[in-house]
Amino acid sequence: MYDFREWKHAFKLDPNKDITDEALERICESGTDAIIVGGSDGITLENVLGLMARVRRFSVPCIMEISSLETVTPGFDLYFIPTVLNSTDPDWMMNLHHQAVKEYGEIINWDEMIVEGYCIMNPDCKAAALTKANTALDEGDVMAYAIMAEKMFHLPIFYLEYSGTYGDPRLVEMVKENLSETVLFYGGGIKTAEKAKEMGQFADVIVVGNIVYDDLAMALKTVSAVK
Ligand SMILES: CC(C)=CCC/C(C)=C/CC/C(C)=C/CC/C(C)=C/CC/C(C)=C/CC/C(C)=C/CC/C(C)=C/COP(=O)(O)OP(=O)(O)O
Ligand SMILES: O=P(O)(O)OC[C@@H](O)CO
Ligand SMILES: [Mg+2]
Repeated sequence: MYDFREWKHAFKLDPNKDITDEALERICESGTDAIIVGGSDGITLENVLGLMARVRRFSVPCIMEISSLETVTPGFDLYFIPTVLNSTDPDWMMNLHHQAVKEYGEIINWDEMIVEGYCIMNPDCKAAALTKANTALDEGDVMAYAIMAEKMFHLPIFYLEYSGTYGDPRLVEMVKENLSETVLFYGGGIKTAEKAKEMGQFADVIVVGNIVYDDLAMALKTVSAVK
C-alpha cells in the first residue's frame, strides 16, 4: 500500500543501527504499513543502501526519509523530505532543499517526493539539536504550525515529532481536530501497545522507532494495537 493516506502504522529503521536478519524479517512481515529508513546522525550512503537492499526482500513499502543530500539513492518506493517548521535555522526549512532542487531539479521525479512539515517537540532529541528547533512551544504555537502546514503550504504530512519521549495525547488530539487534508504523523516514545493505541486514536499514522532496537517483541505488538 503505497498511499500514505491509508496508513495507520510505520516502523522507522535507523541505517546507523544494527538489526539481525531475523528481527528485520519479523518487522517487515509484521503487518505494518511501511518501513521508513532514516535517522539524524551517522547516516551514510553505504548504510542506507545496505538497509534498503535488506528491506527490499520483503513486499512492505520502503520509504527513504532524507536527512542529507549525499545519501539520497534510487530504489525506494517513496522519498519523504522533512522541512522543520520550528527550526530557527533556515537551512533545515528550505535552504538545503533549495540547493537540492537547484542541483538535481531536472532528474527529480516529484511523484515520488512527499514533503513532511516537522514540528519537533523534544528539546533533547538529536534532530532538535541538529536543526536548532525552538521547542518552547505552547499549544497555540503547535496548532498554528499545523494550520500553516495545511492551509498555507498545503503539505501532505504534518509530523509531530517527540523522538525519544512520549508526547501529550491531548495535544495530538487537538492537532488532529485542526487538520482535514494534511495527514498527521505522530512519532516518539511509543514503547508499549497501550501507548500505540492511545496515540493511534488521534494520529493518522504512528511511527515506531527506538523500541525496535530495545524490545522487538513489544515493538511488534504496536502494529496490532492500531490495525
Ligand atoms: C531518487 C533520487 C536518486 C533522487 C535524486 C534527486 C534528489 C537529490 C532529490 C532530493 C530532493 C530534496 C529536496 C532533498 C532535500 C535535502 C535535505 C538535506 C533536506 C533536509 C532534511 C532535514 C530537515 C533534515 C533534518 C533532520 C530530520 C528532521 C530528520 C528526520 C528524521 C528523524 C527526526 C529521525 C530521528 O532520528 P534518530 O537518529 O532516530 O534520533 P534519536 O536518537 O532521537 O532517536
Ligand atoms: O524512536 P521513537 O522515539 O519511537 O520515535 C520515532 C520517530 O518519530 C523518530 O523520528
Ligand atoms: Mg531513533
